[in-house]
Amino acid sequence: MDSIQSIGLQRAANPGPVQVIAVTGGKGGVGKTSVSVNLATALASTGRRVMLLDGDLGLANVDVFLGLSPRYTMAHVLNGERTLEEIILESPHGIQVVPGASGVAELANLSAAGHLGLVQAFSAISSRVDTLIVDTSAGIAHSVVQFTQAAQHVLLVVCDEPASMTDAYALAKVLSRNHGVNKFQVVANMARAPGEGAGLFEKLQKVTSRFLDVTLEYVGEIPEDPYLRRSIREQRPVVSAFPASPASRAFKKLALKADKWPVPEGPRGNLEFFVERLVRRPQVRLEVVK
Ligand SMILES: Nc1ncnc2c1ncn2[C@@H]1O[C@H](COP(=O)(O)OP(=O)(O)OP(=O)(O)O)[C@@H](O)[C@H]1O
Repeated sequence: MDSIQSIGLQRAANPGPVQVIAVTGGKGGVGKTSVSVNLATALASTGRRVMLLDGDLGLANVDVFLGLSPRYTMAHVLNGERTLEEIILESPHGIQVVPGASGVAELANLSAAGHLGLVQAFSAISSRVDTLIVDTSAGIAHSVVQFTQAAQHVLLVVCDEPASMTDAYALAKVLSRNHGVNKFQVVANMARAPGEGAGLFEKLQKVTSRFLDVTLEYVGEIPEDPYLRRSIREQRPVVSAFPASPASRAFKKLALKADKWPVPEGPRGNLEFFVERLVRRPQVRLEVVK
């Protein structure tokens, strides 16, 4: 059986293309940031070089979860004040963090030079990243559409609340019908009993298979865990702060699964193609209100 350490050794010897995972969920407060931060940290402990992009551009809080105080954000990169390299923070938990933007950025309106600059910036850091995780905002903001379209994997976080299920359904509906995103990996968060997540997934699967053209895959459940709440208060990932806690064990299991998700072969797997996909959509504004 794979252990996190043995995978790490294999990885160091064979760097590959970049895996891009967008974490989303529809409803606010279902645990997108908790999942992003802890999946990123658990994947980093497998030896992957993980970058976490705070794509929740309205209420960016990855930095708060990790106890970081960014001076610069993507907004400074987009307006040319800083380079991407300059804004990346190294978290003490082994991940690289790209802080969310503050101010207003319009990716779709980037000049040709700005567009090229952004693609080149991501291209330049491609060689230091194995996995890019994007924590998206709640709802169906334009940026959620952009990030999920550009990513290879869309991780849909749900929990046992009617609004979470209806919002996840609504998000899958809009993304699949209007934006060509029709594959989702579903993780159930805040499960109060073992098996609750599988039950939620079945419900979602039943309704989506009747009305939508989407493929859902169940990738597991994260238990409701007071240690996770405590770790947020302490501004540390639960997988680092309380590695034996139930939530930590579940995040490590999820990381071992995510480690096996396929990455595109050839140049399309490179980070600059992620940015190309991200910025090529005309009409789409990346609104940042913080
Ligand atoms: N597995 C869990 N066990 C216990 N509490 C949890 C768990 N996951 C999330 N929470 C609680 O839910 C709150 C919201 O989580 P989080 O900020 O990760 O959600 P979010 O979907 O990113 O929210 P937003 O939409 O506001 O960005 C956390 O502050 C924490 O208190």
